[in-house]
Amino acid sequence: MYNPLCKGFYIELKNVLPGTKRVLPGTKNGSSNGSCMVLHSTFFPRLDGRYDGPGESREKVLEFGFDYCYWSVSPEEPHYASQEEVFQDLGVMVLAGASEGYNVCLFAYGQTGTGKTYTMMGTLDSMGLTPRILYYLLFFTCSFLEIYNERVRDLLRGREQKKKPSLRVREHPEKGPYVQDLSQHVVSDYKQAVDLLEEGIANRITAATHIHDASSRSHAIFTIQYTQAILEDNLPSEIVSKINLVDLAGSERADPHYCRDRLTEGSNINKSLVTLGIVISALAQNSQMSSSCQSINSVASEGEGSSVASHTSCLSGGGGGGGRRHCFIPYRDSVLTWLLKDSLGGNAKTIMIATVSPSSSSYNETLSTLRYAAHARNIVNKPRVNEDASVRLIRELREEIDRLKSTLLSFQMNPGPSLSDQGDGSLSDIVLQNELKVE
Ligand SMILES: Nc1ncnc2c1ncn2[C@@H]1O[C@H](COP(=O)(O)OP(=O)(O)OP(=O)(O)O)[C@@H](O)[C@H]1O
Repeated sequence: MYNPLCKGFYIELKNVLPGTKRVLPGTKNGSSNGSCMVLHSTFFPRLDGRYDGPGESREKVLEFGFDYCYWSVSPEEPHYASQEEVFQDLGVMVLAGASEGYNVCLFAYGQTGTGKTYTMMGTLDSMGLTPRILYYLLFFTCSFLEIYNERVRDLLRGREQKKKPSLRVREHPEKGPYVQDLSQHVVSDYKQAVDLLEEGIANRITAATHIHDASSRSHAIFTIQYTQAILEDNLPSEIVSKINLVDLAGSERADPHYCRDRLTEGSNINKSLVTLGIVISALAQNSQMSSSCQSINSVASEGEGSSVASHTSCLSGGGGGGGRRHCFIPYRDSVLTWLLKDSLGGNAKTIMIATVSPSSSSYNETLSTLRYAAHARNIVNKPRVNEDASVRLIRELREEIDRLKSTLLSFQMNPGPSLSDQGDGSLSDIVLQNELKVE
């Protein structure tokens, strides 16, 4: 779409209509419902240290593939995407994942002033994704925190919080990283949920920057713990899903004219976003390495008649593995990446929203955001349904009993000479031995 205000740079969205298969850059198998963002920019190449005249300009086209692209500059435009449209695509995906028992994370990343808070929270007239998602959930617990200058603050503790020191992040061996003493709130209706959300937003630290007079200076994480009672194999059970809705602070260039506080904030914001970028790149690299190893192994195993697909040749890198190793993921280098450890490359279905500006002055930031998002697209997470541990144990024991019953049946149908080799040879002895193994 051509933006007449921008000289030398414009963004074009190409939507691939449902049903038309096309392989987009950055998508693995082609997508039947993908979108493409194309950056057109006119460059005047520098020769001998001088810019050439406009006559020698050339257009550089950069194409990035994503699952969805939205244009929301002006409601009058034919391709304008409303908050409702974004919710129908992304918010519904979050709700579907949570209702199936998966952990879900939705986060917005982008240059300051490009609409992250607008997309995640919205305004009074135009609700964003978080309140729309809350509308469809009943009975859950939630918490709301911000990470400001690498310190965690509880956004739902009102005045009490101001007197308290920042909260500590700790790591549980099974549940992963968590914030100690973060207040948890039980919610039973939509009004209660929205009140908590508004209270948290009001407590968030904002300040004026060059681009945005109410810029969020912290990363905000609204977490919903959604528990569903279900009947599985005729047993009452629970599945618990964690939904992380994250509004990141905006990335921006440091300006020496800012006061000291603004510069410290900016450098902490940039530091955690740089760490997020490193984590995303390392995860993307590992995911690509694993998938290429899997395809090499599966080709090799086809030839050898083996079905074993191994990651170990990648992990060890030794003995002819080409010396390639899985990258170390520096989650703990920033509080943000530590807290989002599970959402980034772990047990969660994660959606990243990259927000960009159509202004020519933002070309570099736009390009960097699109590259960031394209990297993130390569990460392969391993989400699994959060099954109740006791129900899982009962299911596994039932499966074991079924296996033993069929072993017993096959012995009864076909008593062989091997019977006399085991104990006194009675069927009950064999079954008893197997039951003891299960215990
Ligand atoms: N699609 C949109 N339609 C209408 N207004 C928008 C849209 N996107 C952003 N805005 C408005 O632009 C301003 C900046 O947006 P927003 O606060 O969401 O940016 P941000 O990316 O969160 O910035 P920061 O990182 O500095 O916090 C706000 O006043 C917001 O309401």
